[in-house]
Amino acid sequence: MTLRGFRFALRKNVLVEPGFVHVSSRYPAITVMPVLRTVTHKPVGIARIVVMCVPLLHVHGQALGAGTCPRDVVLAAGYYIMFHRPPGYELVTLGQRVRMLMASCATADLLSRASALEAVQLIVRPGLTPYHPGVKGASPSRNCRCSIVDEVFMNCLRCCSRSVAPEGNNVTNGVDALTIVRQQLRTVRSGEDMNFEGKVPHVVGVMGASGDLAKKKIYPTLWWLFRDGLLPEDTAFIGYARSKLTVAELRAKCDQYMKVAPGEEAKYEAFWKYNRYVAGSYDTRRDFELLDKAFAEFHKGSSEVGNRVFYLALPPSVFETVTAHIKETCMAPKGWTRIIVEKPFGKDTASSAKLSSHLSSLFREDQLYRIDHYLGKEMVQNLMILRFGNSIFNPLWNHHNIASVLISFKEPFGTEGRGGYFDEFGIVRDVMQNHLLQILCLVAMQKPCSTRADDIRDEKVKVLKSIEPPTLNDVVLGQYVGDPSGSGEAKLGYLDDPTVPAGSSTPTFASAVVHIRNEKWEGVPFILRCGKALNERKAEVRIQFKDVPGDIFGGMAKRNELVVRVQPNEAVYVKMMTKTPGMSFEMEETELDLTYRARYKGVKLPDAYERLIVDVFCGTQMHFVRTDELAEAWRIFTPLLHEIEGKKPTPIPYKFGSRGPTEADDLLAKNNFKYYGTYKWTDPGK
Ligand SMILES: NC(=O)C1=CN([C@@H]2O[C@H](COP(=O)(O)OP(=O)(O)OC[C@H]3O[C@@H](n4cnc5c(N)ncnc54)[C@H](OP(=O)(O)O)[C@@H]3O)[C@@H](O)[C@H]2O)C=CC1
Ligand SMILES: O=C1O[C@H](COP(=O)(O)O)[C@@H](O)[C@H](O)[C@H]1O
Repeated sequence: MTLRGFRFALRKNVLVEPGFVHVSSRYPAITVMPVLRTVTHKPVGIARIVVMCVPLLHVHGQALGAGTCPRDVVLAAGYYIMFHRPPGYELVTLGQRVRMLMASCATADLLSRASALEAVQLIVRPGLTPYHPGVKGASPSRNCRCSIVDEVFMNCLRCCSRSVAPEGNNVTNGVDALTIVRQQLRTVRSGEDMNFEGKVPHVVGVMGASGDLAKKKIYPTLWWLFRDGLLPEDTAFIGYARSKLTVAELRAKCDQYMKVAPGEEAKYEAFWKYNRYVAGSYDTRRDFELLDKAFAEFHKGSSEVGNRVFYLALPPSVFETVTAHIKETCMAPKGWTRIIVEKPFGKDTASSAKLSSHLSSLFREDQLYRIDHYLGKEMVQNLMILRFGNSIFNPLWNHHNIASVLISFKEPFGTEGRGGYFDEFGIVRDVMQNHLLQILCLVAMQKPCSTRADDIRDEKVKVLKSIEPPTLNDVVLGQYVGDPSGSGEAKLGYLDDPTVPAGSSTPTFASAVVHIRNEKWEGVPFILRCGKALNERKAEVRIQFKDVPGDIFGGMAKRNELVVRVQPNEAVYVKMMTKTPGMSFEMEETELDLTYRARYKGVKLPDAYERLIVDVFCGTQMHFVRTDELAEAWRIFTPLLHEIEGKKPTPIPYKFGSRGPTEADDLLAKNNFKYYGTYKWTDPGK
């Protein structure tokens, strides 16, 4: 159960008392079924708690982790503890210690093996008997010893440790684990803001199916979710676009991006069997009626009950007309309809407000899922856990201790033929106003009162409202030029891209300083920096702490830095000073290092889109952008964007493959970010 669920449950007048235990012989799992009673001891149902030894690797664990899992799940380090309950009932405490365990791990959703075992021992109190439903003569009874459960659980742990080989490719166990997870996905409803209707037919409409985004991102993601059984049982897909394509032609466009592994061919065939394609224009009602018919075909035989997801992978020019037609002709008659909207969500305050008011005239907020795919990234989601699931950071997280915050996005390639789109938007709209600002919100917001989507988004909005719009004086803008000594694409500058208008002054690099005018952050510069055609691919957050006050080391101590590397090679590390080992009393820089590939060997982290699409099916909006959030984001950047467009400042040229304009380093230095250039990292894995 997640912390949010647990806290919620504690407020309800329902008690839990030990029930019966089922030790699965087939899977490494223990099921405990405590009886739920009201405070007057009237039984109200039976909860089900499953402790499964599931190697994360095999279940693509993160896709099912907190926030995205449609059930009450505490994700242990390699184990799931699942709390099931009858619809409408809340599960309450299983004892103070279990509650503490849950609370300590809840937002992090990480339990150590020891604490998973402890939780089980506490849940399965002495006096319970293992119970095998379906076995003749077996019945719930209260007279047995807990040690049997301990023993089985220990065996599960052993079995699990064996199955998580360093490379983690034990397929047999993985398949079993996935089977379990799939079964759970299809049967459980959660009373909070998640709800996975595993048995109801669902149809995903990919609007703009012939396009680039569809073939590179949407169809591959749908296939991976289908392959792993993470979609409702009866899910079909309809592509819609103007081009007259057959499903076979659509498939041919997507094939190279689908990453079909050997052995998955039959499943891949099956995936395409669930696909249809409807060609139609974006502004003709009749075509949308035909699309609606295609949807209805999939709902036949289920009393026409069926849910619909529309993924709008479309150019902004047709957005309004398509959504209006969806609303008029294609809404699910019995079931929900959800609309996934891809950026750009407008170009400035006015255009975004127009789009938002158009959308909200058609759909409720809970039907709208605005994707910012950075919110689906592992380390971006981890920001909440790092901050609020640890007591060490929170007291330091303010202007008393933090000198500056640097949030960076770097890409080692240029516009690659997307110059037409890019030139209209520029790097500020493409990356800074959305991805970097979303990260900033998660770094700077106050603790939300729960992990419910709207509690989090309320806090994000508060941060945004406290940000003063930057002006040109707070910004360094750059544009890449070819590097004559580089090779291939690196020889070419932005203006050499044939899709870019001649003489364009659109920035491909921007560094901007923003200030959050609230009590927590007064005086702390937040520097947002992003660029294309740079020296590396990297997205990271760098929290730089202030110099040690009352220095006794003659200025030798360098500032501490907490670095959260979003990509590549996810890591969290704290740069700190230590005594140089040996006789001397010198000091040197070192780090506390959590490198994911070392700590979570072989764990496959799901793609951001996978997580987010599962979220849409579950109806959780935690990782999606709310209308007011978007309006605030535009309020912050619109004045700057208009100033750039009005004054057309010449961007500073920087070489393809460089770190960007050196003026950006000067901006950092001016804003209380110290770079020493002395830190040396030794990769322990090498
Ligand atoms: N767990 C792990 O995998 C760990 C890896 N490391 C690695 O060690 C290396 C060094 O760590 P890091 O924390 O980056 O150490 P540093 O503090 O030395 O920072 C190095 C980075 O500073 C930036 N920089 C260079 N010149 C300037 C300047 N004049 N002003 C401001 N910034 C400048 C560059 O990044 P930019 O171009 O972005 O500005 C450079 O990559 C990195 O490659 C890091 O990934 C370190 C610890 C743990
Ligand atoms: O939204 C965008 O993001 C990508 C970078 O995404 P990543 O997941 O590969 O980091 C960027 O290339 C693109 O320009 C931008 O529109």
